[in-house]
Amino acid sequence: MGEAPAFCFDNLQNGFGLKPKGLETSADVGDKTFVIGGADNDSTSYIGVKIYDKSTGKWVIPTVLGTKPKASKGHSAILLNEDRIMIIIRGSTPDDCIWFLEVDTKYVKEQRKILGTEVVAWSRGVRGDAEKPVVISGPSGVGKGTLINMLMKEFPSMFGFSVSHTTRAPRGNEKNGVHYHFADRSVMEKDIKDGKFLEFASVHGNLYGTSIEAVEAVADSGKRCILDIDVQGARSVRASSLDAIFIFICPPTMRELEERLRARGTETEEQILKRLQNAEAEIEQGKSSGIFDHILYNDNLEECYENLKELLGLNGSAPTNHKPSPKGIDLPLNHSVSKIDNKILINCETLELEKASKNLIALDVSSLKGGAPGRTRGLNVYALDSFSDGLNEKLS
Ligand SMILES: Nc1ncnc2c1ncn2[C@@H]1O[C@H](COP(=O)(O)OP(=O)(O)OP(=O)(O)O)[C@@H](O)[C@H]1O
Ligand SMILES: Nc1nc2c(ncn2[C@@H]2O[C@H](COP(=O)(O)O)[C@@H](O)[C@H]2O)c(=O)[nH]1
Repeated sequence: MGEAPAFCFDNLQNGFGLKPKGLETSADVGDKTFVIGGADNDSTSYIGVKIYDKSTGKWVIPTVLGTKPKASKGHSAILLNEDRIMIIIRGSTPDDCIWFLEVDTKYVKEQRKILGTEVVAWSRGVRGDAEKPVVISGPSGVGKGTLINMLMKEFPSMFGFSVSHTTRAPRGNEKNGVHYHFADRSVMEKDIKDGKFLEFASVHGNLYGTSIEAVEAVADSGKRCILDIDVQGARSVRASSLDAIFIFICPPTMRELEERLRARGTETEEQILKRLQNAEAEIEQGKSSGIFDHILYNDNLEECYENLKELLGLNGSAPTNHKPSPKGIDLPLNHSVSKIDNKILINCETLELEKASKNLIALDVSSLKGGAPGRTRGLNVYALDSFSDGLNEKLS
């Protein structure tokens, strides 16, 4: 059964003096009306969001998490599953036309509790099934960085490193923005409070954290994201909606771990002792907490690396299963949008497809994965013959 188009144009009064800019759309979820469009509260360059609470009769400006879509020439909004609104943006580039505004997902509910404010979260839609991010944890000195560097060197177009923030001082060879974003504690604490971090933890006396932007930057480059984080961070990511593979790296013995840490020569004696002391609890948790999908022992480096590649489906040196990300969706400025079950139909007035009869695009949203923080994956796109009922050509 078809449904009426699930978007409607706003006829509510503007709250909080937001400047109308382009069309505003709205979607009702429970007692709340989410109004999307106009200028963002902080900047006129991005699409804004405001909420009308029907139970109190008041307007609320929510905390908006994630990268925001740029202000546009208009958009359509379609409510999906009562927890996210799909936004199709007019006149945007093919990689930038599908967005999701999460209004009541697990992540949004968690963040609402943590931040104590109304929260919504943006997540860009990407076609197909980009591969899951990889979380690598293990005690300091076990060889996580070494293994990650080997992967990035062998498969430079496949993996991208999530550059963490830390309050610790840079080591001699470390570059800001490459190895870490070195941050002041007060700035980092404020950003954490503002919901900019996917996870954070106090590790060996310093603050470390993965910003949402760090993960999104890798996703936007079309690469598979690798996170090098401690066990506390891995626990937080496991609880989030970032659908990742979790790998724990174990040392062969504590004595070997100590030797590696000392041989690396980057820590003071006091730091080495602190890291070794923390290692015991980390290894215990790594093995028993149920957070990790796989445990690898890094005794012989080459063997451990081969095992890691096998876990990631990279047998031999050729990246056999690495498919390039599918292209974005080339939408004409003029189109109309409607929803039938799990399909969003976009009727394109000027779409240049090979066959003139194919002027409909269907977005299949039945297998969406991931979401904020990060990208919403699993969006399938089909060209549809306007005179036929079936999905008849998956667009490459
Ligand atoms: N299998 C191995 N055998 C011997 N030495 C190793 C092995 N793997 C890594 N190393 C060495 O151990 C040291 C620590 O490795 P690395 O810096 O990669 O650890 P890490 O887990 O990333 O540590 P941290 O969490 O402190 O960043 C490095 O000097 C590295 O060359
Ligand atoms: N929870 C997080 N832990 C992180 C992050 N980035 C790094 N780490 C972990 O910290 C220790 C120490 O790292 P070092 O560079 O000072 O040796 C190590 O276990 C890393 O895995 C992060 O963003 N979040």
